[in-house]
Amino acid sequence: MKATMLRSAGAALKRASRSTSSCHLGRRSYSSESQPERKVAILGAAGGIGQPLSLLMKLNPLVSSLSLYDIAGTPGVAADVSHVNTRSQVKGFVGEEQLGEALEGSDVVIIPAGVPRKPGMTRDDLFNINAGIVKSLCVAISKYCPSALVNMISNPVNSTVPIAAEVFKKAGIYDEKRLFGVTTLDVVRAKTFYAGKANVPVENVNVPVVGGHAGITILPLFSQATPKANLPNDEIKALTKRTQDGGTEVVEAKAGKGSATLSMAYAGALFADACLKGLNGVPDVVECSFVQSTVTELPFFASKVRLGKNGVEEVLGLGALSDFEKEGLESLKPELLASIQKGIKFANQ
Ligand SMILES: NC(=O)c1ccc[n+]([C@@H]2O[C@H](COP(=O)([O-])OP(=O)(O)OC[C@H]3O[C@@H](n4cnc5c(N)ncnc54)[C@H](O)[C@@H]3O)[C@@H](O)[C@H]2O)c1
Ligand SMILES: O=C(O)C[C@H](O)C(=O)O
Repeated sequence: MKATMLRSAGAALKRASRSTSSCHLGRRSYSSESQPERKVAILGAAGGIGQPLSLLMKLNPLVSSLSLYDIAGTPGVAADVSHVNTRSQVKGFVGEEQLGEALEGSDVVIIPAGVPRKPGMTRDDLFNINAGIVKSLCVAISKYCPSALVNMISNPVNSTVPIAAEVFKKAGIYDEKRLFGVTTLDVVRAKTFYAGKANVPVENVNVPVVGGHAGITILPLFSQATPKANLPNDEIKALTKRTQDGGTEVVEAKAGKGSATLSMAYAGALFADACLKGLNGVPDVVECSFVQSTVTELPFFASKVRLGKNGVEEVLGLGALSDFEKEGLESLKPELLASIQKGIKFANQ
C-alpha cells in the first residue's frame, strides 16, 4: 500500500517537472548510471526554502553530490536528508570556515540565503541585510567554484543578481551565461492562477513571465498563454495583479512567519533541474530567468532563456505583446532600472 502511494507520488513529481517548464523541457528519461557526476551546493540550506529544496535536490537523479551550507543548522539537515535512498552523497557544512569546501567543484550553486519579508515590507526592504550576505557568498564562489552556474533566489533578486555580476567582474571571473535570477516561482504562480481561471488542466499550461521579480516588475504574458482561453480583459488584469502580488499573498497569510518557502523550493528545484539538464546536453531546455540581457534597454531582464552546456545558450525575445502588456513593460522599466543600479552601486562601494 505504502509502496504504491510512494510510486504514484514519484510519478506525479516527474510529470510536474516535465510540464512546468515555461516552454519545452527535454523529455528523455535517464538512469543515474548514465549521468555525469554533478555537484550542487545550496547556500542557506537550513532555512525555510533551503530545507525543502535540499530534499527536492536529493530526489533529483542528476545530482551526484549535494553540499548543504548555512551559518547554522546544516549538520542536522544534512544528516536527515542523507538517509533518503537516492543517488547523491550529502554533506553538511557550517560556518564561513567550511564555505570553501562546500563550494569546491560545484556545477550549480543555489542561493536562498538571507532574510525573508514580513507583512508590510517590500522586497527592497531586505536589501540592507541581504546585499551583504549575497556579496560575501559571491566572493567565495569567485574563489572556489568560478565556473559554477549560480541560481540566485535571495531577494531583492532585481538587485542581488547585479550585485553578484559586479562581484564576479571584480574577481575577473564574470560570465553572463552563468548567472541567473530565479523567477520560476512567478511562472509557477502564473500557470496555477491561469489554469484556475481558464478551467484547463494545469499540467498543460505554459505562461512566460518577463521583467523582474518584485511587484509591477513581474510581467506575466497571458496573451501568450497556452492553451488559449480568450479570457476577457478584466480577468487578464486580475490574473496579472494576482501574479505580481503572489509573494505578498503568502507573506500576509504567514502573518510574520516568513514568505513562500515550499512553493519556492519547488520552483527552485525545477530551475536547478533545468540548469543540470542544460549542462548535460539535453536539447531545448527553456525557462524564464532574470539574466544579463539585450532584450530591452535594461542591462538585466527576465525572459525565456535557452539553457545549454555553458549555461545561457540564448536569451529569447519577448514575442508579440498585447497593448496591456506593452503598457506594463514601459511602466516596470524605471523601477527595475533603479533596483539594478542600486545593486551595482552597492557592490562597487
Ligand atoms: N526568488 C524568489 O522567487 C524567492 C521566493 C521566496 C523567497 N525568496 C527569498 O529567499 C530568501 C530566503 O528565504 P527563506 O524563507 O528561506 O528565509 P529563512 O530565514 O527561513 O532562511 C534563510 C537562511 O539563510 C541563512 N543565512 C543567513 N546568512 C547566511 C550566510 N551568510 N550564508 C549562508 N546562509 C545564510 C540563515 O541561517 C537561514 O537558514 C529571502 O531573501 C526571500 O526573500 C525568494
Ligand atoms: O514575496 C517574497 O518576499 C518572497 C518571494 O519573492 C515570492 O515571490 O514569494
